[in-house]
Amino acid sequence: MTTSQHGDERAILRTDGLTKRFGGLTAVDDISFRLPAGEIRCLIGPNGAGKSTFLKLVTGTHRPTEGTVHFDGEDITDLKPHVRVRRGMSLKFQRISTYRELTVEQNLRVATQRIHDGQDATRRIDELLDLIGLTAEREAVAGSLAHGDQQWLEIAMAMATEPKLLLLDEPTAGMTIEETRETGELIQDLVREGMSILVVEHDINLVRQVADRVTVLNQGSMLMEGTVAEVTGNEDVKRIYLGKQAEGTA
Ligand SMILES: Nc1ncnc2c1ncn2[C@@H]1O[C@H](COP(=O)(O)OP(=O)(O)OP(=O)(O)O)[C@@H](O)[C@H]1O
Repeated sequence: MTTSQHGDERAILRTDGLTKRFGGLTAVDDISFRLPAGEIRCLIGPNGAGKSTFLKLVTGTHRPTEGTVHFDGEDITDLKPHVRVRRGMSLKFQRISTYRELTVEQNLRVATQRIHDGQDATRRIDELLDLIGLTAEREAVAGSLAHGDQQWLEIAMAMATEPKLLLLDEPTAGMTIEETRETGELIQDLVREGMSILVVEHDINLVRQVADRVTVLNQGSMLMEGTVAEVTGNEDVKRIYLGKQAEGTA
């Protein structure tokens, strides 16, 4: 089945009927999803809604029970995670996984190794340091950085391969309000670099700051999709997820 048959060839990421069951539990239930190229999409929903499982199906960490994943027009459902990375997909997980004993620059060098060598790598590292505002910390040991800086270093590492699609799983977990706002600015800068971004995020302020559109999951299913205003104004979304958070601010 080709992408053009669906008339949505501009989608960088597309899932059709994507389903994942763990025994009797359906963690992701028949999700048909489209992410147009160049968009920042936030994926929200209560705990256990299936957000992380959805990301893992997209990256290939999990194999779907049913359904397909297309990336940049190609069916990647059967491809292994590292092949998906080579095709231009990159993921930053929630927990920090930088090399704590290595310097900022060494961490980025490890990450760029896969596609760059020599001078190319050095140029890309300089660009990445500039992007995350850590040029002055290039010789600092990663483990000594503030929490926010470590998260940004990891985003930069995910960016090192110049992906077409960046998947972020709660990039602002544990950040201060100011760090969260700066992370939002960083995400907007990344899209200006030509990337498409899918962010799993609990912080509704970050969602408001960056999202072109929002997809809401609940109990494995897609509850709704829309602009931030549409989603935060929706009664079902308020009831199951936003609760008091949305009142007065939506
Ligand atoms: N490997 C697994 N084996 C069995 N059940 C799993 C597995 N991974 C996830 N689940 C279950 O699938 C459901 C969806 O989990 P998932 O982690 O995708 O939700 P989530 O929306 O990311 O939640 P949170 O916001 O808490 O991270 C949950 O009920 C979870 O317990």
